[in-house]
Amino acid sequence: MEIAFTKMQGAGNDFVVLDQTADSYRLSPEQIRFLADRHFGVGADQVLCVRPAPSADLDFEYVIYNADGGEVQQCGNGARCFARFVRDKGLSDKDSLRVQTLAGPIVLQLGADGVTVDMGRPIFDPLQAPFTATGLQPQPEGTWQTWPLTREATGQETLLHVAVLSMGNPHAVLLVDDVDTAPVAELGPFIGNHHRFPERTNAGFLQILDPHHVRLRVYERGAGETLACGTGACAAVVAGVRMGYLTSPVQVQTRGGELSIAWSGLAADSVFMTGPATTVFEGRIQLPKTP
Ligand SMILES: N[C@H](CCC[C@H](N)C(=O)O)C(=O)O
Repeated sequence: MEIAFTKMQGAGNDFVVLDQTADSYRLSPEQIRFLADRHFGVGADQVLCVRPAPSADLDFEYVIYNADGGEVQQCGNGARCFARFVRDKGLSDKDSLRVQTLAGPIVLQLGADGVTVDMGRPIFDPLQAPFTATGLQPQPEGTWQTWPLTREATGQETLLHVAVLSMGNPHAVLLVDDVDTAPVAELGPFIGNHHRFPERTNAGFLQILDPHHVRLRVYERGAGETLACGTGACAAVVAGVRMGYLTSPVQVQTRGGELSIAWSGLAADSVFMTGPATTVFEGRIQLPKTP
């Protein structure tokens, strides 16, 4: 089967975007992995599908697959590209779009300085991350807390203290002195695949510069380290605000660009993310038959 696709990126987090509003085709995990493959396919961190709204109070359905082929709840950088794609393809002329994700509805606002996404409320109950805290005591970190993950390496036992929260998808946030020297390649998979995260997790490495500016690297679940992670930026800022170290709005410097995150500090309030969304190229590709 040959399909049309659009290659997009938001702060360097890159996507294959598929218009499935008029097509009922669905892709297997193998076909998703093929599309995301940077040698044999198009290459992307995630594959995003634009589908018709499932109900009258929504504009579209927004379906997200990681490069490993797994469907996931949320993708913030992808949401901005979704809004740009829908406008550029003439699928809607609305400036504000309400789209359904696995994590629930989110609102996308097209503006002059990029796209702003209402990412919904942060979720602090570890069980809902999900994170199994059984037998663990949270440790105080500023005005909030972190959870100690034990790591045994070269016969030595060390503790990694991570903040745990959900933006619809799971996040662990580790405070570091310098993101450039943080051992992301080593600790990212350790945290991301830790047994206390039964659905795995995204692992953020957060360097605080001042109350309104941070640097962040994220080792993403199902994709590895990406140049930016939208939900990761939201989770890192929310953790920093709860710890009392950050004050909204916060500029998040990632390896792929800058994201602006705003959150009142109230658990009932949404997190808002603003950033770029760019179309790189369009194409058509022959998909391998699903085995
Ligand atoms: N890897 C994430 C999904 C994509 C998140 C990221 N690309 C973003 O912009 O939020 C997960 O498995 O939960």
